[in-house]
Formats: sequence, C-alpha cells, structure tokens
Amino acid sequence: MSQNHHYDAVVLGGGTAGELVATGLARAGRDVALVENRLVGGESRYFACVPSKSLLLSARRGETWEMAVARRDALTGHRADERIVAGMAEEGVTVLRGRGQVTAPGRIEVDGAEHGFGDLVLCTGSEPVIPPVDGLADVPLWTSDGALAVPDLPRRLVILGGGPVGCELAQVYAAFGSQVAVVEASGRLLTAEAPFAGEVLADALRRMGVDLRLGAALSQVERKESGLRLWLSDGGTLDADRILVAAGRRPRVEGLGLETLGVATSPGHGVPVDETCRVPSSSGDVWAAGDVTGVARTTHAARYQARLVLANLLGEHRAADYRAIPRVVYTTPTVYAVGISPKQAEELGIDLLTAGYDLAATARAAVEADERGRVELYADRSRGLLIGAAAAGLYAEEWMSEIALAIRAETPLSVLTDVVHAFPTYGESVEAPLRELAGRL
Ligand SMILES: Cc1cc2nc3c(=O)[nH]c(=O)nc-3n(C[C@H](O)[C@H](O)[C@H](O)COP(=O)(O)OP(=O)(O)OC[C@H]3O[C@@H](n4cnc5c(N)ncnc54)[C@H](O)[C@@H]3O)c2cc1C
Ligand SMILES: NC(=O)c1ccc[n+]([C@@H]2O[C@H](COP(=O)([O-])OP(=O)(O)OC[C@H]3O[C@@H](n4cnc5c(N)ncnc54)[C@H](O)[C@@H]3O)[C@@H](O)[C@H]2O)c1
Repeated sequence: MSQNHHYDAVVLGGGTAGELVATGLARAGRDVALVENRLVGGESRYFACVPSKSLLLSARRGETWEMAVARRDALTGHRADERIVAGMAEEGVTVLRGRGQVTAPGRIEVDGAEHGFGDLVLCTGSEPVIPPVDGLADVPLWTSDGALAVPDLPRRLVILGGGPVGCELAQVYAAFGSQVAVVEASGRLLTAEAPFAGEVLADALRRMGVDLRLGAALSQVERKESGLRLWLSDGGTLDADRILVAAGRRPRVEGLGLETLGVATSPGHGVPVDETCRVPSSSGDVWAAGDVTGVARTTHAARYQARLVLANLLGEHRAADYRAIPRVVYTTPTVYAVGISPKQAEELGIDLLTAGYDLAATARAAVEADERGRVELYADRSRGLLIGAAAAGLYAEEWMSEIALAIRAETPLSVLTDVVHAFPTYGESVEAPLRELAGRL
C-alpha cells in the first residue's frame, strides 16, 4: 500500500459539515485533507434540500414538470462538483476522492493509499433505511436520492413513510399530476410533531388528491404485468408504477474502521459526541458533525455542529445548545417546529402549558385568501419559560424565527408579550397565545 502525506487533520465525508470544517481549517493554515467518495457538497446540495425545495417552488408557481426539472438540475449544478472542488483547492484543502476507512490510530486508507492524520473529523452523513418488506427488494425502488436526480414523473406513485421526506415529495408529485398514495404506519403524518401539524398537512395533501393510508404498514409487494401490487397491513391494496421509500434515515457509521479508534457504534445510532462534538475514543482526537451524530438531522444543524468543531479545533471551547434547532417541512402550507414537542414533553415528564391560535383569525389570512393553519406555543409551567412551538401555515419558516430566538435566549414572557408585530402579518398570530401563557403562569 502506498504511503502518503501526514495531515494535521482529515475530514471524512465532504457534505455540508465536512466542507465547512475542511475549508475553515485550511483558512486557519492547517494542512487538511477532505475525503469524499461521491460528490463534494453532499446530500443537501445535490440530492436533498436544494432539489426538493426547487421542485416545491416550481409546483407552487404552476410551472410544467419539464421546467421544474430543468430548474432543479440547474440549481444542483447538474450534480457535478468540479467547481466546488476547485474552490476548495484554492482555499488549500486537499481533496482525496475515494472511500475512506480508518486502519489504525492516526492512519486512514483512501482507495489503496494510506495517509496519516492528527485530528479526524467524521462527517459521513446518513443513509436511507429500507424496511424489510416481503418482495420490496425485488422491485425497482426510489429513495429520495434517486427520485430527486431523474426526470421521471410516474403515473402512479406510492410513497412509503409520511415523515418530512414523504410529505414534501407527495406534494411535489401530486402537484405535477402523478396519482400519489402515502403509506404511513403510525396513525398520522409527521408523527414526531404536534398532532395539529400533521392534520393541517393531511388536509392539504388530500385536497390535492393524495390517497393517505394512515395506520397501515406495507406488508408485501409483487410485480404484476402492468406495474406493482402492494398489500397493506390493514388488508388494503394499492397499484403503483413506482415505490419511493421515505421510511427514515440512519447515521452512516458502518465500515469506517471506527473500532480501531475504540469508538463504540451501534447500527441505527449516531457516533456518540459530547457537548463539544468530540467523540469519546481510545486514541487521538476524533470529532463529528452532521447527520452522522444522529442529533438533529438537518443542514442547519450540520452547519452548527461543524462551526463548533472548527472553533474547538482552533483552540476555543464551545459547547452545543440544541434547544432551539428548527424542524421545517417546506410544503404548502409549511410546517415549522422548534424546541420541545408535546410528545417529547410527555416523555420527559415536563408539565406543559399549551396556547394556540388559528391563523384564520389574522388579517393576513384574509388578505392572502388562505385561512389554513395554526400556531401552538408550549411553556414549561415549573420554569415559567417558552420551550417549544409548532406552526402550520404559509411562510411559517420565516415568521416563526423569533420564537426560536425566544426559546434559545430564554426571553421572559413579559418581554415577549411586549413585542409589536407589523400589521397585517401571520407573525401577529403569536401575540394572543403569548399573552395567554403569561396569564396562566
Ligand atoms: C429529501 C431530503 C430533503 C431534505 N431537506 C432538508 C431541508 O430542506 N432542510 C434541511 O435543513 N435539511 C434537509 N434534509 C436533511 C439534510 O439533507 C441533511 O441533514 C444534511 O445533508 C446532512 O449533512 P451532512 O454533512 O451530515 O451529510 P452529507 O451531506 O450526506 O455528507 C456526507 C458525505 O460523506 C460522504 N461519505 C460517507 N462515507 C464516506 C466514506 N467512508 N468515505 C468518503 N466519503 C464518505 C458521502 O458521500 C457524503 O457526501 C433533507 C434530507 C432529505 C433526504
Ligand atoms: N425540511 C427538512 O428539514 C427535512 C426535509 C426532509 C427530510 N429531513 C430529514 O431527513 C430525515 C429523514 O426523513 P424521513 O421522512 O425519511 O424519515 P422519518 O423518520 O422522519 O419518517 C419516516 C416515516 O416512515 C414511517 N415508516 C417507517 N417504516 C414504515 C413502513 N414499513 N410502513 C409504513 N410507514 C413506515 C415511520 O412511521 C415514519 O413516520 C429526517 O430526520 C429529517 O430531519 C429534513
């Protein structure tokens, strides 16, 4: 095996988190290599956030499918990374293309060549979970990666999973004319969030003609002469031309050689990290950022953790605070959640006070002629503080940011109730529930 250079740091995985850490280290004068076996820029840029948000916008604008695909592909740079790699090289990052695997403390192999490192930063992201369903492995499947990189518009599409991916893509394909069904094992969409959010979205999808099969799991798939036949656990059946699996993602921790560093991993779980994003290991300095940690699987959380790792590698001591990381589903209407959800509060035994408001009561809803949606705010009775919120409504991803700040900054309710919102905005909808919470605490 050829012996190569010794780097101050090796970043394994060149997605959102890896790109940020590697570039930051190079700018600080460190000798750094970024190892990437697919495309530098990662999931978000080519196969996830950017193409899905582009298609959702095209759907809202009423563009044709051909226009939408052209726009999506232009925004993702036609899934080519040469420009980004060249930019990183200019910053001083060495990009090593190939699959990386740690072979011993301080040593990593990339496609037959071995390199040395001081620090290791794990940024390997996550991968889709394919449920063990009879016959599913024998039929052509899409995961979101596949769906968001091809020009096909299936006539009949079944989406397995009613989480953020399933809901966003159901809206995309239904808007462009596919006959869409969503099979979701739990009784509702967006099961991790407040029930009203999934209900508002279910109503929006049904109005577009989406067939929602809630509380049913997929139990068997068979290939028929003209397409696929699906059997569900509630006895129902569906016919489809294509199945899109959106049944969750798991941190990519296997096959990285982490055992050689004494890093304990288990399938389906992220690499363990402390509050500084350091990975407990028997040797050397190992850090992790992004989906691989399994902490908060969004691009903005990956960027947050990457900035933290970078600061800590450069001699600061920064600890993560995950209390106010937003969770957004970019459908129409948007679903936005931040902080503690009612389900989490129950699990944690928090005495939760809830106050809500229907967006229909705002003047903005009348102006927009769109009365859908609601906002709910959650306070911890014992601490007298706002700790969570959820909203389903147009542009909620924009007007709910002040609530994220309020949770993160632990802003007293007496201050929040004194904030004046512009008229007529959906943002006014938080005023009444804030006053209600303040009155009940
Ligand atoms: C359909 C979809 C839509 C989404 N929409 C949003 C959204 O709107 N907003 C949002 O905030 N989040 C969204 N997400 C989540 C977001 O995409 C992820 O949280 C984000 O991409 C995580 O970044 P990362 O750096 O951790 O991983 P990635 O960007 O996946 O990067 C990991 C990289 O590591 C590489 N790699 C892995 N193992 C190795 C190895 N052994 N050797 C070399 N390279 C390796 C991979 O090829 C990959 O490029 C969406 C996800 C999906 C699936
Ligand atoms: N806008 C965003 O920020 C955004 C958008 C999309 C995805 N993401 C990220 O991507 C990750 C993955 O999203 P996801 O929607 O794939 O996963 P998820 O885990 O949120 O939802 C998967 C759903 O599939 C259902 N399911 C699983 N197996 C099933 C089966 N056999 N039959 C029927 N239903 C089944 C589950 O009950 C669950 O509701 C999320 O963690 C999210 O953070 C973020």
